[in-house]
Amino acid sequence: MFIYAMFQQYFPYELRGHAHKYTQKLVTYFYPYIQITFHELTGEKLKRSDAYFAIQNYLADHTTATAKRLKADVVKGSKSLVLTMDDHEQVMEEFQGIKIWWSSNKNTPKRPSFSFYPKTEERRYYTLTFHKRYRDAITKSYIDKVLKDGKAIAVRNRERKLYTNNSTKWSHVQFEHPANFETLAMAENEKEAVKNDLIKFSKGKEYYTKIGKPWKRGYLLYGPPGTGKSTMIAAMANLLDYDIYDLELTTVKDNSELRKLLIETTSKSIIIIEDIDCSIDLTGQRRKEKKKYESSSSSSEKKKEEEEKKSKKGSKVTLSGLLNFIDGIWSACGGERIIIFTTNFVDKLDPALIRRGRMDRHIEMSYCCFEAFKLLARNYLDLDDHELFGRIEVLLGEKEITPADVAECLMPKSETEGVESCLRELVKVLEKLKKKKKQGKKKAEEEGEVNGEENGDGESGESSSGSGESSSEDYEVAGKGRKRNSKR
Ligand SMILES: Nc1ncnc2c1ncn2[C@@H]1O[C@H](COP(=O)(O)OP(=O)(O)OP(=O)(O)O)[C@@H](O)[C@H]1O
Ligand SMILES: [Mg+2]
Repeated sequence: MFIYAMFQQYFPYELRGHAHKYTQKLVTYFYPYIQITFHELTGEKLKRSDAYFAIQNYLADHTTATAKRLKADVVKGSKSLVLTMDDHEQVMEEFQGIKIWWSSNKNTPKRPSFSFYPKTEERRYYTLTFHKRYRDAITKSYIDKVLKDGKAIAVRNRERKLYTNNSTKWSHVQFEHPANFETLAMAENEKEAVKNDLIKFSKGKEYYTKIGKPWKRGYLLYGPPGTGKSTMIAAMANLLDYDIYDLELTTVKDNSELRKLLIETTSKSIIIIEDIDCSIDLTGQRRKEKKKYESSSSSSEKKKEEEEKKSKKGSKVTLSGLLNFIDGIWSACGGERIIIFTTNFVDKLDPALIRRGRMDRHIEMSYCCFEAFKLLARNYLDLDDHELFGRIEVLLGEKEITPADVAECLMPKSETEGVESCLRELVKVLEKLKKKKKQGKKKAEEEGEVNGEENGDGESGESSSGSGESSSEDYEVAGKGRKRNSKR
């Protein structure tokens, strides 16, 4: 380095080029270290290098504790302030006992002292220095590890997004849903199974390559409204740090628009199609069954369905189109994707849509059991036990209520409302439901008797009471009319 500085100072400018070349050769001959540079801008078009970006993240994560001069920056797409090594700073780290030096440098391209052209950008680069003895270990393992870790850190630190589509365009907002598996009320063993399945999937890159399958997984979440399907999707995205693409099929005109949208989705994402049975006409049978259901639905729901029908008229997305994309699209673009369908009416879905391999795991979100209630009581009221728990356990065994309705009861309505009052509210709602159920049964039995007399057939009355109960049984909770409209 000293020799080089001497040349710089004492050699005439014209000879410097040659001198530089020969000193470099001389230095390289005796210098036992190897240097690798990673430039921020590469290629003819000076595109931002992915390797530089990964190294920046890696160094920000691994060396902020040792670097003495750091610079702080708000990086676009990153959820927190990013601290990186300042220019001309050097840090050392060890890899398998090998000492490695990283330095952050910048070049300012020479330009005439006076120019009409705008100022040229500074060119930044990282230099990696190590002893030539370790060439193999560094070039074959260490650099790979740095790039891999750097990319993983970037994913972890990135601002997550919720994408929604309008026709063929995705737009996004920041995704900040607080849901997580700890606060999700459902049977503990099922919850653990879903969590393990997701984690296994997210770590399964090699496995999927080995078995020759695209790295994707399909989930079908089914259950009555208010049992936590959407909440679970948010918890899944939070667990895996994935983006969400909420695909609204009714605004997609045809299969080619659908293809365009799906191709634009990125890796590490969850693609959701909510209420799949309402999104496209899956089978003729579905339409018939919907009509039957309409007769027992309220006017606001009828209106909603009419609107859905109207929007569906404009959509020519077909079941076979959708299935082709689910099976084919990821094979072509690779990458880690989860697709989730939700429905309130699982029996009505076309079996082709939900067969294993397409929808690998079917998850039933069901009414609130006592275990789920206890979790909600802990979340909402900080309560592990209470004298009313016994009564609630019995009532939950007798009557079906959704976690959403339980949660509504457990939320204090005013600052002065205490724990006991919330629990009493829940008991009241459950008892009211029980009474209604009894009344419904009695009425159905009476009707059955009348029908039986008319038809001379006692059995038909019994079975109609079963279906009648599920489709017309309404209940109100805490002033919020929630309609129970599904039966599995
Ligand atoms: N299993 C659950 N655990 C915790 N909270 C729940 C659960 N189910 C519902 N909730 C609460 O009820 C609200 C509504 O639930 P969510 O939107 O997830 O239901 P859903 O099953 O998606 O209903 P829909 O079929 O109408 O879309 C949530 O915001 C959440 O607060
Ligand atoms: Mg939902």
